[in-house]
Amino acid sequence: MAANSLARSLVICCSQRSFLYHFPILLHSRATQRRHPYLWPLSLRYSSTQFVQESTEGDAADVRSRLNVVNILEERGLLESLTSDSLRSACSDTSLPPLRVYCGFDPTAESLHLGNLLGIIVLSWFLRCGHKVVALVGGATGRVGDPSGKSLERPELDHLALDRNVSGISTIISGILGRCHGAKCFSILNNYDWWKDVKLLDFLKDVGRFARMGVMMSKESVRKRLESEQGMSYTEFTYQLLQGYDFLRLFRDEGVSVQIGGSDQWGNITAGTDLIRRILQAEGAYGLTFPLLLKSDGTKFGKSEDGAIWLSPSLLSPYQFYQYLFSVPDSDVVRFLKILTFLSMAEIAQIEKEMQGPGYVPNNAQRRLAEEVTLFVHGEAGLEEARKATEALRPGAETKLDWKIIEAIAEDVPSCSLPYDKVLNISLLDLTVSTGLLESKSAARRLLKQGGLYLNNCRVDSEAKKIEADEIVDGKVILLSAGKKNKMIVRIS
Ligand SMILES: Nc1ncnc2c1ncn2[C@@H]1O[C@H](COP(=O)(O)OP(=O)(O)OP(=O)(O)O)[C@@H](O)[C@H]1O
Ligand SMILES: N[C@@H](Cc1ccc(O)cc1)C(=O)O
Repeated sequence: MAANSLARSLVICCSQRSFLYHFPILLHSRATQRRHPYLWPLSLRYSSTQFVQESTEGDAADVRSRLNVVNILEERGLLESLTSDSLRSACSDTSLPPLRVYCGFDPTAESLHLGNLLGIIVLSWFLRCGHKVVALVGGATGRVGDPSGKSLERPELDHLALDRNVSGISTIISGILGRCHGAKCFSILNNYDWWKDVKLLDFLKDVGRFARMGVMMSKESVRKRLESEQGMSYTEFTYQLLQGYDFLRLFRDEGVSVQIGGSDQWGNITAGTDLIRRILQAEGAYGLTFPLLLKSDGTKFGKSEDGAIWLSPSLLSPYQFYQYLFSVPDSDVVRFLKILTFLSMAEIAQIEKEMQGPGYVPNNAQRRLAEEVTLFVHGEAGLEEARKATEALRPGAETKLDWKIIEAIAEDVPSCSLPYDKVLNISLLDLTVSTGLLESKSAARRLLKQGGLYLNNCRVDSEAKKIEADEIVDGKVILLSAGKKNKMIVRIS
């Protein structure tokens, strides 16, 4: 199935009406839209089938349990800026229906990364507080390239890569949110579905006319680039209007009144609230940004930056993902627990207190962080895989190994390849030398006598030990260990 259509089928499809067709409706309904969009009758609010229509009963339950999501985000260090403080009261006003909130992700890579996870976490907080969410994949904006935070123009992606990336990102978002909240609580849209029908002349007339050059030029993403040697293309300059129009469209047609994003998205988000005010003459559209998650060198975690901590298990195994979080420094772990997990603040305060106490087991806080975040991103099965692989690498572990576990740890352990006949029926002592694990057979013999030689995590105590067929895990691989830390994966070539 083509990736775009896969993404579309993950979504319950969006309205196919053309850009032009929207405007008569838009002008006609201005008076209505000056009021809060939730005052529209249901049929107007949901012009397509993207949202499961809320039953009155469901709404009542939401209303009873609505916590103030903005205050929660602020308390946890997930709030950078708000376009208006009145979002605080709007989000907990139980006389209004739940808010609809969106966050966009451009398909600049096949996977999202740990920095992008913040957007999914903030969406999840909105869901936990009884609101509705939309994740938008930028099939159209990805063709243009967001200049925010970039010193150079992005390379153009071909259609195949874009389709693959749209599909990969949609799968990740629907996996995480679906597992936590159920498939009906959110939708995933692709902005290419409306941009593909937009005609340049209509765009200039209906949107461009309302965008002020002074305001556009003053955005940080534009100013910085104009000062640079390379300058900025007209294409990239228009990016803020594309994102701004997305917000307008979602506000007008889907009742989405809040856009969230990392702090680098402020200029694009306010482009949307400005367009909504000017074109629709409507108030009640809000922007909320969260701080960027930075690496220890102060640079942003990014898709197109080096060393991304990918969320896709095919780019980074759940084990490696877990290990990354397991090794964050003590100075970061409490902040990360607040930002990246849903543990209560009281529980995090308790963990912090324990860290300072005398009987604290080192890395306990990191283990909790790694478990919570791996569970959120990779589910029970992913966490189990990460735990088993971690256990398999623990010095002296007796975990029964399987092919998946060995693959998971393969990045962290030296490996070599040998043909089947150079492994089967070969003496273990000889193998430790031929694979380079130990320097000599006498060193291997000494270690064996001390009880420090392991085959697939099982201690070996006979010098005559030879490798048997059923010890070659899944016919593909064996794990040799010399002492507690020195390991070697032998792949059958
Ligand atoms: N390190 C980060 N911390 C918090 N949010 C981030 C981080 N990186 C990206 N985001 C947010 O994720 C959303 C999607 O961003 P985007 O698709 O541009 O990802 P990106 O990693 O910045 O990609 P690229 O590196 O190609 O610019 C935006 O709201 C953006 O602010
Ligand atoms: N500009 C955002 C992605 C995005 C795209 C379209 C939108 O409507 C919103 C957000 C980013 O690159 O991070």
